[in-house]
Amino acid sequence: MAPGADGNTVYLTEQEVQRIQTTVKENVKKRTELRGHAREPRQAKDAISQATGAALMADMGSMSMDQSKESIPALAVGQPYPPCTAPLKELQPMKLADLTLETHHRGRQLSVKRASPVVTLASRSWTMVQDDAEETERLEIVLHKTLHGKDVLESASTFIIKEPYFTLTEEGEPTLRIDHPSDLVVLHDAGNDQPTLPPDVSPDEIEKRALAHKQKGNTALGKNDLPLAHASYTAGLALAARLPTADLSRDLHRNRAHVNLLLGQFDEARSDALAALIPTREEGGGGAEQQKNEAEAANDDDARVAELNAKCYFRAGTAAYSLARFAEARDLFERQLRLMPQDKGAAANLARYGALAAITYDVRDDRIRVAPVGLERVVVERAVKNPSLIGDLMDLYGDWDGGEAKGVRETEDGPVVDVFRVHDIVARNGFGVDSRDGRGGGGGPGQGGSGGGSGGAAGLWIRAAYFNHSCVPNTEREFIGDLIVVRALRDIAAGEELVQSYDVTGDYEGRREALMTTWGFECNCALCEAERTDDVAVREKRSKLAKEADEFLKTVGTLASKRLAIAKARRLVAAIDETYDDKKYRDLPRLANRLLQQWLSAANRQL
Ligand SMILES: C[S@@+](CC[C@H](N)C(=O)[O-])C[C@H]1O[C@@H](n2cnc3c(N)ncnc32)[C@H](O)[C@@H]1O
Repeated sequence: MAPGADGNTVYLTEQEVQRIQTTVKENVKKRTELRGHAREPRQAKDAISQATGAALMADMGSMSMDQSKESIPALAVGQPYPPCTAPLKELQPMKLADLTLETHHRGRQLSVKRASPVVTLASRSWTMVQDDAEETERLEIVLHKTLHGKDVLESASTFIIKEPYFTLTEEGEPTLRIDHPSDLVVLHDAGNDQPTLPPDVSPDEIEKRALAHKQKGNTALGKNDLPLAHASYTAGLALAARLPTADLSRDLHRNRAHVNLLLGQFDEARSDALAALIPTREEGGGGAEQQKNEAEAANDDDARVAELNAKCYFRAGTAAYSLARFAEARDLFERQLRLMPQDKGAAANLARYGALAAITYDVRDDRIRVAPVGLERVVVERAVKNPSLIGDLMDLYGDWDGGEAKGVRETEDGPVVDVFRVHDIVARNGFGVDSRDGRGGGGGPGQGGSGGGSGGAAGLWIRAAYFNHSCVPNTEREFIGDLIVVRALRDIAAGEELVQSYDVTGDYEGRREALMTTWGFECNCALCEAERTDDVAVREKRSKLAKEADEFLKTVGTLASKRLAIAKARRLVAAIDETYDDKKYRDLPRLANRLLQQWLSAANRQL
């Protein structure tokens, strides 16, 4: 749809920008005009063969396409609407024939069955669905379309759409559209896992059946069918809860904790691992006493118990770490190590961030940006799977405040994550990661680090997101794996605000533009104030020299003589220095010289 991207650079010509803007604007106009119009019935046969053909094309495309060359998708953003916050039982059923165009059917629900193969594209999936009156319609999920690595539309054949949104695709075709994952209730084909035993069945029989579920779970885990393993252990747990002893329950919790870690469901992994702990001596003692008893139990050759509890602490610790509860994770890993001192497996768990980027056109401010939609997907999926994270995530600053759904974190049907708010939060709080030197680049979430080399990786760190920007920062961030380490750049007085630089572009105009486009504000720090009040001619001269410096740094590797290169760099540094008034810039950084100075000191060291 749109041209290619390579690392941090997106190749868009003026015409391509125009085309994206015009297409989106025309689509918005058409949708507004059609609002409230009745839906036109579809011919089932034609609709299904259209989807079948498109699915085949998409499959062939994904087989033959070199991923790095795949053109990056273009998405329209900036027209947010809140997710459904009513439970299913409060929604009135409706039929496909009742749909009207460009309408959120608030207070309604729609049950449908999949009637065609699923067309899976990079940023959306769609299929044809039918209701029980055999009407056919198109159903599309935008962006947040996978769960546990599977396409949601492919994972089942029956769905309930909460408060259906009937609109047009970006190409102008009518469609049911899902943006918020919680607006689509997926009805997994009923397995035989639901334990429906009569109340008077014997404990032996219950145990036999619970063990069968455990076995089924273990087999599924062996085949890496994680959802089935999870469902089997859950079914086993429901039965084991009716047994007089807790041993089998603990085994099932311990196994399910492992599966939950693999599924990224850290809330449940943590509670499972803690529920699986085998009490030692002082039951439920906790604290130092319990630790001592546990250590003694290990010495009292109850090695098996120690080993199992160490496993639980490791699993609970890994879950806590993944939920960024670092103090708790340390405590749990320490408990693990006390039980199994030889086990050095209490390792860090690196989060990996999806690198998929999209070109977005935001109708609110008429701007084209590169959005890290892979990161948005990871954030949404992590929040859906771990509701304890939703509160801190949604408290972050973002332009869209959530409208009517503001503050709603879940309904009785499950967690609610407003994907439009996540988009805006990621846009204003995510950072590019420069994996090359571990340093956080100045880039916003759409870019990698300032120096490139990040391949466009970006992350969202909830605490670090509270740093405001200054071009004269008093701290800087570095990355160690998935941890951000913040270092003071100078002495900082008590009560002084900690600030970081989001953008280190040397050229004042370039920096101003970048801060406005990516972060939406104008910087008023002392450096911006000084540069803004410089004579226009001086600013232009500095900007020209800064561009020359950029060119020099790009080509310096190809120069034959290092001494000549150093001489040229020194001349450029001196010329740029002359554009700064010594008195005015006495305590301010000379950003236009920053990279050149860095290169010079490295080059001098190597001489
Ligand atoms: C990563 S957040 C920083 C924390 C945010 N101020 C908050 O209250 O949560 C980035 C947003 O903070 C605001 N911001 C950061 N630095 C600023 C500055 N120097 N001047 C004005 N607004 C700034 C902008 O709205 C920007 O999009």
